This record gives sequence, C-alpha cells and structure tokens, in this order.
Amino acid sequence: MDKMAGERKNTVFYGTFIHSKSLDELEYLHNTAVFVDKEGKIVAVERECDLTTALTIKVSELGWNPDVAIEAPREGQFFFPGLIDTHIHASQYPNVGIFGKSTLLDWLNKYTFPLEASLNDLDKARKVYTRVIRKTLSHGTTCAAYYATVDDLSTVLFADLCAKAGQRALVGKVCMDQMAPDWYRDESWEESIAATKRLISHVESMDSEMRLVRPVITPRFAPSCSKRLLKELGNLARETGLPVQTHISENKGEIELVRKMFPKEETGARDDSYTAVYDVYGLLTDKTILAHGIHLSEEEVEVIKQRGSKISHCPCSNSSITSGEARVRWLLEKGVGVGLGTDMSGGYSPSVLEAARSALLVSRHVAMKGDDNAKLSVEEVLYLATRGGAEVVGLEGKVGAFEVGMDWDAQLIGLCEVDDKGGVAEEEEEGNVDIFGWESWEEKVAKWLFNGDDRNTRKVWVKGRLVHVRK
Ligand SMILES: Nc1nc2[nH]cnc2c(=O)[nH]1
Ligand SMILES: [Zn+2]
Repeated sequence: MDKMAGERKNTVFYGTFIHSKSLDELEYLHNTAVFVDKEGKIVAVERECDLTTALTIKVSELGWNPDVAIEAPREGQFFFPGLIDTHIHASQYPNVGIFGKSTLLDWLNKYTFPLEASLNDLDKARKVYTRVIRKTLSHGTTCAAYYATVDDLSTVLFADLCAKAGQRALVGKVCMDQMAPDWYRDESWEESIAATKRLISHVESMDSEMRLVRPVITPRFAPSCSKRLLKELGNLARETGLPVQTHISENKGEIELVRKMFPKEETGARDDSYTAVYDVYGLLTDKTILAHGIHLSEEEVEVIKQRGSKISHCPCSNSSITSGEARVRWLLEKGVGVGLGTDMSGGYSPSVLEAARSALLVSRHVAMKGDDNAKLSVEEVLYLATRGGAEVVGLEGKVGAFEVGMDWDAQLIGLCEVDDKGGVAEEEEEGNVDIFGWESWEEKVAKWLFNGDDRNTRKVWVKGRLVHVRK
C-alpha cells in the first residue's frame, strides 16, 4: 500500500455532497457532515449542521475523541461518489486514442493483439499497469472492471498493483484459445482454465485486509473462445460463484461471425443469437457484465434480464471504432441494469466522466433517429457512472452514494478557471467572481460534466483511504 494510502483515521468530511438519489435525481446536501470510521465505512450523515456542532456532539457520541481527522474543503468544492468503470482494458493503455478508421475485428488484429502480447514482458507490464492505475485514479475512478492480458503472470502482477495503489478492481485474465495469432492466445482450453484458476487462487490468497480486488472470469468474446472453453468457463462460474465479464453484440460483422461459428445445431442453444451462445454455456448469471449490447434484439434483452446480467455501455468506444449506438433508455425500460465503461482503448479516454458525457451525446443521436424519449439527462448519466456502475459490478448498496453503511469511495471536485496569467484559479478568486461562481448547483454540476477533467479531481478516496491528491 502506498504511503498516501496508508493512514487510517476516523474522519469527518464537511461541506457539500452531491450524489444520485435515483436515476433521474441528484441530491444536494449542503452544510453536511459525513462521518467515516477507520474501516472506511460511512457511520453517520448529519445534514444542515455546522462543523462545530458536528464535532462536539456527534464525534463524542461516536466515541471518536480525540483521534479524528477533519476534511472541510473550501466553499464551491463538493464531494461526489467515486466513478465506476464497468469495462476497461488495462493492457491497452499505451494505444489510447489510436484507432484510425478501423472497426472491431481489424482493430483487434492491427492494434490490440500486438500490444497486449507485448506485456508478456513483465517490466513493460509493470510500467503500463502502474500508469493506468494512477491515471484512472486521477480521473476519480475508484472501482474498475479490468481486462489484463492472456498471460496470467501479467494479470497477477496487475492485481497486485491495484491492491498496492488501493483501487477497487475486478481483474480478469483474458481467455481466448482461437481466432487470434498463435503468439497471442491460450495454448488450449485446458491451459486457459488452469491459468484462470491460478489467478483466482492468487487473488484469493492476497494479503489484503482491504479486500479491494476480486477475480473475474473473462472469456474475451465468443469468437475467440472454443465451445469447450466457453462451457468450462461457464462451469467455473457456477462452481465458484465468481463474476463473469465479456463482450456482446458490439459490431455487425462480429454478430454475423458468431452466428456462423455457433449454429444452434452444434451448440444446442435456443437460437443462433449472440445471447443464446453465452446462455447455453452458463455464462449469463446475475454477476455477468456484458460490454456494449448495441445490436441486441428484444428477445435477447429479455433473456439477459431474466438471467440478471448487466450491460456496460461504452459510448466513447462505440463512436471511436464505429460500432453503433446502444439504446440505453430501452435497456433501462426493459429492466436491465446499465453502467458506463470507458472500454479503453476501443474508447479514446480513460475517464468515466468522458464516458458519461459521451453517453449523453450518443443518446441524443438515438433520439435524432426518432425516439425523443431516448435522451439521457445530466442526472441520468451521472447515476450510470456511480450507482448504475455499482449495480453492474455487484457493489450495489456498498458504494456509489453517501449513505450510512456504504464505503467512503469518493472524490473532491473543485471547479476552477484559467486566470489572467494562464494559471489555474478557483472560481471565486478575484477577477473570476463576476464571470464564474454565480451558477446554481445544478448548473455547476452540468459544467463539471461537460467541461471537467482530472484537473477538477482534487482528492480521491477508496474505502476511506486517500489514494490520489492532485498536485
Ligand atoms: N472493444 C473491444 N471489443 C472487443 N471484443 C473482443 N475484444 C475486444 C476488445 O479488446 N475491445
Ligand atoms: Zn472491451
């Protein structure tokens, strides 16, 4: 654990807190004190109180005297729940922003497989993974569902680095035993399963009192897995109860390929759909994270809903590699849980905030095709980035908001402006007052969503531990 992440103190956070109350409603809590114990759990929330009262009454009520830290940022700053990335490829970070005019299948061969394979060099892997964790934390990502590489040693290293940095993570060894170059695939389905089991036992034996890292069973996507491998991974999911992550229905060529590779006569599935393939092999559980789901049919969504599987919506990626526009409103109305994923480096950014604004814009493109109801609001995309994501990664009720009993996975946001000399100034500093700082809180949040980046993310905590401070 980093030095910064090492301290454990009972802490009172005081100021403005903003979080999702429901899909379409943000709650603004001003002059509020949130009490977080040494274990990183929120034990009390006092609304509309002054700090002195909070300290004198509540702190002694909790028996915290004298060992208590206070975090009361300047006015205008606010606490927001940590962002949850429900789909990201740690191993693809060096390619972020590079995709040219490619689409999924040629993008994989041209850019992705060579880079992922190169991380068999563990020195390189360490450098890449260290940076990706730092980068995502600096953007306020407190939890991510990560794909590493096919190589289990590089994946184990990544799990260790997440724990060390104090980021909450689901970590998957990518399983693929076909349709990839022989220099980048599992030698056999047996080896793929054995390597996955090695990752699982490593993560389960990790000396982590925080228990932030969990293994996730990760078939890359149906085309890169033999039927036997899919079946064995489904069996493993049933035996272990572990979560599953994979890709589904991202690109039309990919869907056609799945139809050809997995005819129902051979799989015994109810039909030739992508969803039916995962379903017949037991890979659709209530802990399954399905990335994309752009071109799903009504029948497929019905099956996904019945199984309790969730969708990771990755709008940046879907626009970057020209995959299409997922109909998020439709998925939500069907009762399917949805969160946001950066899908870096299919997506050009490691920021969930960027994914949120992209989700909002993509929803407008869906609306422009005739369904005005498809538009997502600021409130809705921020819900997907926090509480929605928590549901997708199996942490519903544990993270994603400021409620008693939840863990303190949070970020401190400061809105800032470029001052006359080109430096960064607080919005209320002299010279800025009349042009910034007048907005309602709703408008401040909208400005943050559309214009914000890691410069606004001043501090980040996971389970009560400070894991990032903006320098
Ligand atoms: N976006 C994306 N889709 C995939 N489908 C299979 N592998 C990948 C991947 O790495 N990224
Ligand atoms: Zn992906």
